[in-house]
Amino acid sequence: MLDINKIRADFPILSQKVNGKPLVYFDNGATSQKPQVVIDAISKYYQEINANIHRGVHTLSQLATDAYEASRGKIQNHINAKFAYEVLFTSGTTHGINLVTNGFASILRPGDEVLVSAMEHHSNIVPWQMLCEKTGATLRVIPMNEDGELIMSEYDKLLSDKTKVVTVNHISNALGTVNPIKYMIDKAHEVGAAILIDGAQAVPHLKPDVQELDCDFYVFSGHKICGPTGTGILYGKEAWLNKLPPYQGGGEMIKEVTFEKTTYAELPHKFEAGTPNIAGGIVLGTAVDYMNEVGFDNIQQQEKELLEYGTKRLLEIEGLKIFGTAKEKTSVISFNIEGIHPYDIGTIIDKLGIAVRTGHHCAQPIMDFFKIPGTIRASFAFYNTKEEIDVMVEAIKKAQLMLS
Ligand SMILES: Cc1ncc(COP(=O)(O)O)c(CN[C@@H]2CONC2=O)c1O
Repeated sequence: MLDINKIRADFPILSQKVNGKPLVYFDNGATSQKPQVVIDAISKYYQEINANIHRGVHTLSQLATDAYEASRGKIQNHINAKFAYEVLFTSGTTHGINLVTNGFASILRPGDEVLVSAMEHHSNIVPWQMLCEKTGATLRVIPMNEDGELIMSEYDKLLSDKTKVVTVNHISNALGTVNPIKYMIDKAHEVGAAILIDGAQAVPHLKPDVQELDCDFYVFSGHKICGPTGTGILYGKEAWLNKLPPYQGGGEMIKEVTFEKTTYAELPHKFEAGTPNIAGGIVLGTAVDYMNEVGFDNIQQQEKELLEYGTKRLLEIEGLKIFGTAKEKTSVISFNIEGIHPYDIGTIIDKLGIAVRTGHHCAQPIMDFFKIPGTIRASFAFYNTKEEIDVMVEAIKKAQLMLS
């Protein structure tokens, strides 16, 4: 069990007031808050060992390089990657996905098919559309049902020898649905397709084991797991990373440059051109350490209780409908109130210190499916409490009275 008061004391921002009221932060799906140890680690890097990495012979450069590569090793262990060089630092999930689609531009041909799910975030739709436009490949969609669950029988039918890539989120940012990715990975491999898992909304809640999953790519952002913005990870199986061409040209990613020809560096450097976000990469390791110290069992227990309590309390509200009622869900509740635009609720409860997300959540196809303009999304993290949910429910009831 979590000592919730001790945990909350780790996060300075949680004692902030917003509009004169205690902050109730329920927008963790957008970005998580940062514990003091992560905040301090950023300053410590710049105060003590800041230097450019991988090339310097001087002590500071060596210390910074060692810290950066030690962080890569921490993340390798965290996701159980076979090799550290299969763990690439990126600026986030979007960057990671674009790196992969850029690589497939030299592989896909007209007639090839890319399967994408109906519940993806735009950053796992648009790069694949751009790739299909570039290569003449065809994008096909794995449908979902009214509960916001992908229909596996339809997925099976869509798979064929034309399928070259499947791309799907581990967990939906708008619905909270946990997808059956192990099944989807195995079925993709049966037809010889590669599969990318968008783990942006999964890593705050669970530790993915990429070898057990056997996925070809797994991407996530550091800012959702208590890490700095502008950081992320692309895991790729060595065989695939060796097959894909570099994403960006420049320093660090080369072996030898002549005007006649340039040869590229080995993994991971081939995909890490230029000076990286050194502090961010190092501190992402600090964030991963913090999450592991809290313990994912404790995180899952706390968030399960918040999801159950939040669902029960919200359904007490007249005219409230929840979107995303999958059997397997994380602590995300998307909902609307009959006759009221989500934006109006969001702006009113913000005046009472409550931060939720309203709108399409960069998942417009989901909103189109449900024929709604958007939702109010409350996304809970392990540092939230049932008392905060009570504050939100009372605030929504007040807003409903004002707006009706
Ligand atoms: C499932 C999913 N994939 C990809 C992304 C893109 O991540 P980056 O922006 O870090 O590249 C997000 C961001 N989540 C959005 C961000 O704000 N609210 C959300 O739900 C996401 O939830």
